[in-house]
Amino acid sequence: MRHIGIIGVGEIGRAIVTGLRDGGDAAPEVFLSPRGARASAELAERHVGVRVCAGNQEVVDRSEVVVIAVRRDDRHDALAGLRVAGDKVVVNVMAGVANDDLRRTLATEAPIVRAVPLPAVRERRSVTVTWPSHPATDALFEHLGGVLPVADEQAFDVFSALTGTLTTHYAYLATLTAWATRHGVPAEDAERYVRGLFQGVGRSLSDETRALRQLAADHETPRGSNERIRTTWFDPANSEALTAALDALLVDLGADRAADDGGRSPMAERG
Ligand SMILES: NC(=O)C1=CN([C@@H]2O[C@H](COP(=O)(O)OP(=O)(O)OC[C@H]3O[C@@H](n4cnc5c(N)ncnc54)[C@H](OP(=O)(O)O)[C@@H]3O)[C@@H](O)[C@H]2O)C=CC1
Repeated sequence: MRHIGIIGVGEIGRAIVTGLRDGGDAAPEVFLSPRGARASAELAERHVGVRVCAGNQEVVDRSEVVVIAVRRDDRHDALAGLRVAGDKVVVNVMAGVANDDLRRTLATEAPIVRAVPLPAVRERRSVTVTWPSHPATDALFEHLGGVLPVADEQAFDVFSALTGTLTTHYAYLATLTAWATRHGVPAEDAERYVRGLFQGVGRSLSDETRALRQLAADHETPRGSNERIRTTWFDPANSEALTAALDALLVDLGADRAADDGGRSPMAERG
Protein backbone atom coordinates (compact mmCIF):
# COMPACT_ATOMS: atom_id res chain seq x y z
CA MET A 1 0.00 0.00 0.00
CA ARG A 2 2.29 2.73 -1.27
CA HIS A 3 -0.18 5.07 -2.97
CA ILE A 4 -3.38 6.38 -1.41
CA GLY A 5 -5.85 8.67 -3.15
CA ILE A 6 -8.35 10.95 -1.41
CA ILE A 7 -11.40 12.27 -3.27
CA GLY A 8 -12.91 14.99 -1.06
CA VAL A 9 -10.30 16.90 0.90
CA GLY A 10 -12.54 18.28 3.65
CA GLU A 11 -12.48 17.77 7.42
CA ILE A 12 -12.05 14.00 7.44
CA GLY A 13 -9.96 13.84 4.24
CA ARG A 14 -7.47 16.29 5.75
CA ALA A 15 -7.36 14.33 9.04
CA ILE A 16 -6.49 11.14 7.13
CA VAL A 17 -3.75 12.85 5.12
CA THR A 18 -2.19 14.39 8.22
CA GLY A 19 -2.32 11.11 10.13
CA LEU A 20 -0.74 9.23 7.25
CA ARG A 21 2.04 11.68 6.56
CA ASP A 22 2.96 12.34 10.21
CA GLY A 23 3.10 8.60 10.78
CA GLY A 24 6.83 8.09 10.19
CA ASP A 25 8.91 6.36 7.55
CA ALA A 26 6.21 3.94 6.35
CA ALA A 27 4.04 6.83 5.12
CA PRO A 28 2.50 6.18 1.70
CA GLU A 29 2.38 8.75 -1.08
CA VAL A 30 -0.93 10.59 -1.09
CA PHE A 31 -2.82 11.94 -4.14
CA LEU A 32 -5.53 14.54 -3.57
CA SER A 33 -8.56 15.63 -5.59
CA PRO A 34 -8.23 19.22 -6.78
CA ARG A 35 -11.56 20.53 -5.46
CA GLY A 36 -11.12 22.69 -2.35
CA ALA A 37 -7.89 23.79 -4.02
CA ARG A 38 -6.62 25.84 -1.08
CA ALA A 39 -6.84 23.01 1.47
CA SER A 40 -5.26 20.56 -0.96
CA ALA A 41 -2.45 22.99 -1.86
CA GLU A 42 -1.74 23.65 1.84
CA LEU A 43 -1.48 19.93 2.56
CA ALA A 44 0.81 19.40 -0.43
CA GLU A 45 2.99 22.27 0.73
CA ARG A 46 3.18 21.07 4.33
CA HIS A 47 3.84 17.38 3.66
CA VAL A 48 6.43 15.76 1.45
CA GLY A 49 4.83 13.00 -0.61
CA VAL A 50 1.41 14.67 -0.96
CA ARG A 51 0.38 15.81 -4.43
CA VAL A 52 -2.70 17.51 -5.87
CA CYS A 53 -4.00 15.85 -9.04
CA ALA A 54 -5.55 17.50 -12.08
CA GLY A 55 -8.84 15.64 -11.61
CA ASN A 56 -10.59 12.84 -9.72
CA GLN A 57 -9.72 10.29 -12.44
CA GLU A 58 -6.02 10.99 -11.94
CA VAL A 59 -6.44 10.38 -8.18
CA VAL A 60 -7.87 6.93 -8.98
CA ASP A 61 -5.24 6.13 -11.62
CA ARG A 62 -2.30 6.95 -9.34
CA SER A 63 -3.59 5.09 -6.26
CA GLU A 64 -3.94 1.50 -5.06
CA VAL A 65 -6.40 2.53 -2.35
CA VAL A 66 -8.92 5.32 -3.03
CA VAL A 67 -10.74 6.97 -0.12
CA ILE A 68 -14.09 8.55 -1.03
CA ALA A 69 -14.64 11.38 1.46
CA VAL A 70 -17.10 13.73 -0.22
CA ARG A 71 -20.46 14.59 1.32
CA ARG A 72 -23.17 12.11 0.45
CA ASP A 73 -25.09 14.54 -1.78
CA ASP A 74 -21.94 15.31 -3.80
CA ARG A 75 -21.12 11.69 -4.58
CA HIS A 76 -22.72 11.52 -8.02
CA ASP A 77 -21.03 14.72 -9.23
CA ALA A 78 -17.70 13.59 -7.82
CA LEU A 79 -17.76 9.97 -8.96
CA ALA A 80 -20.05 9.33 -11.92
CA GLY A 81 -18.06 8.35 -14.99
CA LEU A 82 -14.84 7.53 -13.11
CA ARG A 83 -13.11 4.33 -14.26
CA VAL A 84 -12.01 2.27 -11.25
CA ALA A 85 -10.09 -0.87 -12.20
CA GLY A 86 -10.85 -4.09 -10.31
CA ASP A 87 -7.38 -4.22 -8.70
CA LYS A 88 -7.98 -0.99 -6.72
CA VAL A 89 -9.52 -0.90 -3.25
CA VAL A 90 -12.20 1.73 -2.61
CA VAL A 91 -12.77 3.04 0.94
CA ASN A 92 -16.27 4.43 1.47
CA VAL A 93 -16.28 6.82 4.45
CA MET A 94 -19.54 8.58 3.48
CA ALA A 95 -22.10 8.35 6.28
CA GLY A 96 -25.37 6.84 5.11
CA VAL A 97 -24.06 5.48 1.78
CA ALA A 98 -24.17 1.69 1.54
CA ASN A 99 -21.48 -0.13 -0.41
CA ASP A 100 -24.03 -1.38 -2.96
CA ASP A 101 -25.09 2.20 -3.64
CA LEU A 102 -21.47 3.28 -4.16
CA ARG A 103 -20.82 0.26 -6.38
CA ARG A 104 -23.66 1.32 -8.67
CA THR A 105 -22.30 4.87 -8.89
CA LEU A 106 -18.78 3.67 -9.67
CA ALA A 107 -19.82 0.67 -11.77
CA THR A 108 -16.69 -1.17 -10.62
CA GLU A 109 -15.70 -4.71 -9.64
CA ALA A 110 -13.14 -3.35 -7.17
CA PRO A 111 -13.51 -4.28 -3.49
CA ILE A 112 -15.36 -1.57 -1.55
CA VAL A 113 -14.84 -1.24 2.20
CA ARG A 114 -16.99 0.97 4.43
CA ALA A 115 -15.19 2.79 7.23
CA VAL A 116 -16.00 5.31 9.97
CA PRO A 117 -12.76 7.22 10.55
CA LEU A 118 -13.02 9.87 13.27
CA PRO A 119 -11.11 13.16 13.37
CA ALA A 120 -8.61 11.69 15.90
CA VAL A 121 -7.05 9.68 13.04
CA ARG A 122 -5.17 12.96 12.57
CA GLU A 123 -3.08 11.99 15.63
CA ARG A 124 -3.34 8.26 14.81
CA ARG A 125 -5.35 7.82 18.00
CA SER A 126 -8.70 6.41 17.03
CA VAL A 127 -9.87 2.95 16.12
CA THR A 128 -11.69 2.80 12.76
CA VAL A 129 -14.57 0.38 12.27
CA THR A 130 -14.60 -1.24 8.81
CA TRP A 131 -16.72 -3.67 6.79
CA PRO A 132 -15.87 -5.96 5.16
CA SER A 133 -12.32 -6.67 6.25
CA HIS A 134 -9.63 -6.24 3.59
CA PRO A 135 -5.84 -6.47 4.12
CA ALA A 136 -5.24 -3.09 2.47
CA THR A 137 -7.74 -1.22 4.66
CA ASP A 138 -6.65 -3.16 7.76
CA ALA A 139 -3.11 -1.87 7.11
CA LEU A 140 -4.29 1.67 6.32
CA PHE A 141 -6.31 2.11 9.50
CA GLU A 142 -3.87 0.20 11.67
CA HIS A 143 -1.41 2.91 10.67
CA LEU A 144 -3.97 5.56 11.76
CA GLY A 145 -4.56 4.22 15.28
CA GLY A 146 -6.18 0.82 14.90
CA VAL A 147 -8.82 -1.05 12.96
CA LEU A 148 -11.95 -2.94 14.04
CA PRO A 149 -13.37 -4.96 11.13
CA VAL A 150 -16.95 -6.09 11.88
CA ALA A 151 -18.83 -9.16 10.67
CA ASP A 152 -21.61 -7.58 8.62
CA GLU A 153 -23.21 -4.29 7.62
CA GLN A 154 -25.77 -4.54 10.46
CA ALA A 155 -22.92 -4.56 12.98
CA PHE A 156 -21.39 -1.64 11.07
CA ASP A 157 -24.65 0.30 11.61
CA VAL A 158 -24.46 -0.37 15.37
CA PHE A 159 -21.00 1.20 15.52
CA SER A 160 -22.13 4.07 13.27
CA ALA A 161 -24.95 4.74 15.76
CA LEU A 162 -22.41 4.85 18.60
CA THR A 163 -20.48 7.60 16.81
CA GLY A 164 -23.72 9.61 16.88
CA THR A 165 -23.33 10.09 20.64
CA LEU A 166 -20.15 12.18 20.56
CA THR A 167 -21.55 15.70 20.45
CA THR A 168 -24.03 14.83 23.22
CA HIS A 169 -21.00 14.13 25.38
CA TYR A 170 -19.53 17.58 24.67
CA ALA A 171 -22.93 19.17 25.27
CA TYR A 172 -23.12 17.35 28.65
CA LEU A 173 -19.77 18.85 29.65
CA ALA A 174 -20.90 22.30 28.45
CA THR A 175 -24.04 21.95 30.60
CA LEU A 176 -21.95 21.15 33.68
CA THR A 177 -19.81 24.22 33.01
CA ALA A 178 -22.86 26.46 32.51
CA TRP A 179 -24.35 25.21 35.78
CA ALA A 180 -21.18 26.11 37.71
CA THR A 181 -21.11 29.53 36.02
CA ARG A 182 -24.71 30.18 37.08
CA HIS A 183 -23.53 29.60 40.63
CA GLY A 184 -21.01 32.44 40.33
CA VAL A 185 -17.88 30.54 39.27
CA PRO A 186 -15.95 32.38 36.50
CA ALA A 187 -16.65 30.66 33.18
CA GLU A 188 -12.95 30.09 32.39
CA ASP A 189 -12.37 28.43 35.78
CA ALA A 190 -15.41 26.18 35.35
CA GLU A 191 -14.42 25.19 31.83
CA ARG A 192 -10.80 24.53 32.79
CA TYR A 193 -11.86 22.39 35.73
CA VAL A 194 -14.45 20.35 33.80
CA ARG A 195 -11.98 19.73 30.96
CA GLY A 196 -9.36 18.50 33.46
CA LEU A 197 -11.87 16.32 35.30
CA PHE A 198 -12.93 14.52 32.15
CA GLN A 199 -9.45 14.29 30.66
CA GLY A 200 -8.76 12.20 33.78
CA VAL A 201 -11.80 10.06 32.90
CA GLY A 202 -10.42 9.68 29.37
CA ARG A 203 -7.09 8.46 30.72
CA SER A 204 -8.74 5.95 33.04
CA LEU A 205 -10.55 4.47 30.01
CA SER A 206 -7.23 3.25 28.68
CA ASP A 207 -7.07 0.84 31.67
CA GLU A 208 -8.62 -2.11 29.86
CA THR A 209 -8.16 -4.44 32.83
CA ARG A 210 -11.33 -2.94 34.35
CA ALA A 211 -14.76 -3.18 32.71
CA LEU A 212 -16.70 0.09 32.29
CA ARG A 213 -19.15 -0.84 35.05
CA GLN A 214 -16.20 -1.65 37.30
CA LEU A 215 -14.63 1.76 36.59
CA ALA A 216 -17.94 3.38 37.57
CA ALA A 217 -18.11 1.35 40.79
CA ASP A 218 -14.46 2.07 41.64
CA HIS A 219 -15.05 5.84 41.39
CA GLU A 220 -18.13 5.77 43.61
CA THR A 221 -18.39 5.95 47.38
CA PRO A 222 -21.53 4.23 48.73
CA ARG A 223 -24.15 6.93 49.34
CA GLY A 224 -21.66 9.55 48.09
CA SER A 225 -22.14 12.40 45.59
CA ASN A 226 -21.40 10.32 42.48
CA GLU A 227 -23.87 7.64 43.44
CA ARG A 228 -26.44 10.35 44.15
CA ILE A 229 -26.14 12.04 40.75
CA ARG A 230 -25.99 8.72 38.90
CA THR A 231 -29.11 7.35 40.54
CA THR A 232 -31.14 10.56 40.63
CA TRP A 233 -30.28 11.88 37.14
CA PHE A 234 -29.04 8.93 35.08
CA ASP A 235 -31.93 6.90 36.44
CA PRO A 236 -33.63 3.98 34.62
CA ALA A 237 -35.96 6.37 32.73
CA ASN A 238 -33.05 8.44 31.44
CA SER A 239 -31.07 5.33 30.53
CA GLU A 240 -34.10 3.91 28.69
CA ALA A 241 -34.60 7.19 26.80
CA LEU A 242 -31.00 6.98 25.58
CA THR A 243 -31.45 3.34 24.57
CA ALA A 244 -34.66 4.21 22.69
CA ALA A 245 -32.94 7.08 20.83
CA LEU A 246 -30.12 4.72 19.76
CA ASP A 247 -32.63 2.04 18.70
CA ALA A 248 -34.48 4.58 16.54
CA LEU A 249 -31.22 5.75 14.95
CA LEU A 250 -30.26 2.15 14.22
CA VAL A 251 -33.61 1.49 12.53
CA ASP A 252 -33.11 4.58 10.35
CA LEU A 253 -29.56 3.55 9.44
CA GLY A 254 -30.85 0.12 8.36
CA ALA A 255 -33.79 1.65 6.45
CA ASP A 256 -31.38 4.00 4.76
CA ARG A 257 -29.25 1.08 3.63
CA ALA A 258 -32.27 -0.87 2.43
CA ALA A 259 -33.85 2.09 0.67
CA ASP A 260 -31.85 1.46 -2.49
CA ASP A 261 -33.30 4.64 -3.94
CA GLY A 262 -30.31 6.23 -5.58
CA GLY A 263 -29.95 9.04 -3.05
CA ARG A 264 -33.56 9.81 -2.08
CA SER A 265 -33.36 7.88 1.17
CA PRO A 266 -35.13 9.14 4.27
CA MET A 267 -32.21 10.25 6.38
CA ALA A 268 -30.20 13.40 5.85
CA GLU A 269 -26.45 13.02 5.96
CA ARG A 270 -25.23 12.94 9.50
CA GLY A 271 -21.94 12.94 11.29
N1 LIG B 1 -16.17 14.94 9.58
C1 LIG B 1 -16.19 13.77 10.19
O1 LIG B 1 -15.87 13.62 11.39
C2 LIG B 1 -16.58 12.53 9.43
C3 LIG B 1 -17.09 12.59 8.14
N2 LIG B 1 -17.44 11.45 7.48
C4 LIG B 1 -17.96 11.49 6.12
O2 LIG B 1 -16.94 12.00 5.26
C5 LIG B 1 -17.53 12.76 4.21
C6 LIG B 1 -16.89 14.13 4.22
O3 LIG B 1 -17.19 14.76 5.46
P1 LIG B 1 -16.42 16.07 5.90
O4 LIG B 1 -14.96 15.90 5.64
O5 LIG B 1 -16.88 16.41 7.26
O6 LIG B 1 -17.06 17.11 4.85
P2 LIG B 1 -16.41 18.42 4.25
O7 LIG B 1 -17.54 19.23 3.72
O8 LIG B 1 -15.47 19.03 5.22
O9 LIG B 1 -15.55 17.86 3.01
C7 LIG B 1 -16.06 17.40 1.82
C8 LIG B 1 -15.09 17.80 0.72
O10 LIG B 1 -15.49 17.22 -0.52
C9 LIG B 1 -15.23 18.18 -1.51
N3 LIG B 1 -15.96 17.89 -2.74
C10 LIG B 1 -17.24 18.19 -3.06
N4 LIG B 1 -17.50 17.82 -4.34
C11 LIG B 1 -16.37 17.28 -4.81
C12 LIG B 1 -16.02 16.74 -6.08
N5 LIG B 1 -16.87 16.71 -7.11
N6 LIG B 1 -14.76 16.23 -6.23
C13 LIG B 1 -13.88 16.27 -5.21
N7 LIG B 1 -14.15 16.82 -4.00
C14 LIG B 1 -15.39 17.30 -3.80
C15 LIG B 1 -15.66 19.47 -0.86
O11 LIG B 1 -15.18 20.58 -1.57
P3 LIG B 1 -15.95 22.01 -1.40
O12 LIG B 1 -15.61 22.50 -0.05
O13 LIG B 1 -15.34 22.81 -2.52
O14 LIG B 1 -17.42 21.74 -1.57
C16 LIG B 1 -15.03 19.32 0.51
O15 LIG B 1 -13.67 19.73 0.50
C17 LIG B 1 -19.03 12.80 4.46
O16 LIG B 1 -19.68 11.89 3.60
C18 LIG B 1 -19.18 12.40 5.93
O17 LIG B 1 -20.38 11.70 6.13
C19 LIG B 1 -17.20 10.19 8.03
C20 LIG B 1 -16.67 10.07 9.28
C21 LIG B 1 -16.38 11.22 10.11
